[in-house]
Order: sequence, then C-alpha cells, then structure tokens
Amino acid sequence: MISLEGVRKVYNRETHISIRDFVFEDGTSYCILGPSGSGKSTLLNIIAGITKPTEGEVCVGENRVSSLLEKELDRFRFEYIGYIPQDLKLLDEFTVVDNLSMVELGGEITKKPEEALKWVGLGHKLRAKIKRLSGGEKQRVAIARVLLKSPKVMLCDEPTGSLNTAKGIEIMELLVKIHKEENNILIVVTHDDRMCKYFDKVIKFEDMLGGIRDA
Ligand SMILES: Nc1ncnc2c1ncn2[C@@H]1O[C@H](COP(=O)(O)OP(=O)(O)OP(=O)(O)O)[C@@H](O)[C@H]1O
Repeated sequence: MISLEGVRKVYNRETHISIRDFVFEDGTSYCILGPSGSGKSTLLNIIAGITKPTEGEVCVGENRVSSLLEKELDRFRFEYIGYIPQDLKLLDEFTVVDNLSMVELGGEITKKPEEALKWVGLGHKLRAKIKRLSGGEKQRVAIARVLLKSPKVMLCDEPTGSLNTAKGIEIMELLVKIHKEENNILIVVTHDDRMCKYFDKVIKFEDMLGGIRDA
C-alpha cells in the first residue's frame, strides 16, 4: 500500500503542489491522467523517494519514505521501486543486455537480464545497441530493466509519449500484463485518455490536487 498524507512540494514562490491524502491499494493498477506541467512527475518522484516533499508523509509498505536517510533510500528504491522515467535513462552507446547488467550493481536481482528481455519480447535483441532500437523497443528495455528486481511498485511516466497509438497500446498492455503476473502496484501517468481502459482505476490528476500555483 502507498499512502500520502498532507504532501506538499514547494519548488519556489510561484510553484507549489499539494496532493490530497490518498491511498494506492496493493495489487491494483492506476492510470493518472493530467495535462503537462500539472505535477504528475513530481508525484511519482515523491513516491520513489527521489524528490523530498516539503511537507507531509509518504509511506510505501512499511517504509516512511519521507523520513528515510540517504543510505536507507538507496535500499528502499532498489527493493520497492521500479521507475520508468519519461526520458528512460538508457545508455545509447551500450547494448541492451549491458544496460540491464548495470542494475545488478545496485543489489540482488530476481531475474536474469536475458529472462527479463524475453518477457518483454526482446530476447532477440540482447546485443543490439540502444541507439539502433525503435522508440517502442527502448521502452521495452526500460520495462525489462525494472523487471529484473520484481519491484513491489512500478511507476511509469508517460510511457507512450513518443509512440504512435498502436505501439502505445502494446506498451500499456505489456505493463498491465506484467503487473498482473507480479501482482504489484502499477501507477502510470499520462495525458492520453485513450489508454485508460487498461487499468483498474483511472484518476484525474486534478482530483488529486489540493492546489497548484504556477505564476
Ligand atoms: N526541479 C524543479 N524546480 C522548479 N520547478 C519544477 C521542478 N520540477 C518541476 N517543476 C515545476 O513543477 C510543475 C510540475 O512539474 P511536473 O514535471 O511534475 O509536471 P508533469 O505533469 O509531470 O508535466 P509533464 O507531463 O510535462 O512532464 C511545473 O510547473 C514545473 O515547471
């Protein structure tokens, strides 16, 4: 379970984001819909322990994320969080399998890179360089990378942003299939309302906000 209580992020005098108290239930997939700049990435970063909220409490399982020390945060992120950021953060000049092997340095993995890549339909591209892949294939590599450690929470930031509709649907279906097999919490943020139907719960991001001001 993920719970947010009194969470507020102040970036500067003009921009502050307040999230209403909210609980994400175990074994459930969520689609959060909202326009660009509304604070969706901020929310994911707060849950992942990447951005520290200015106020409030975030709990993921038994972890009080907002109170963890830096070293505890590393362990928490490795054990709990599979984050697929908007820019994917893949190393272009390295091969697919090398991009995944680097994750092993962060802790103990539950799947081999080859196995995770088979799950996402990329078993035949192990030795391809990232820069030679299509947008959809890169997205699959990023999904395989988080799969290595079977995270309890999968967070995806605009996974279909750079894809056409057909490829976007394939990626959403893959994410939901993995979520069901792993029985984790899946939270996908997107501005594309055509993707809603794949999820257990759809939330309009504006309904999660207690106020955003951007002067
Ligand atoms: N590090 C930062 N410093 C200052 N302002 C920031 C920072 N990160 C985000 N913001 C601001 O906070 C607001 C919300 O940004 P955020 O990236 O969370 O929105 P978003 O809904 O994910 O947008 P997008 O869909 O375009 O990625 C924006 O006004 C943005 O400019």
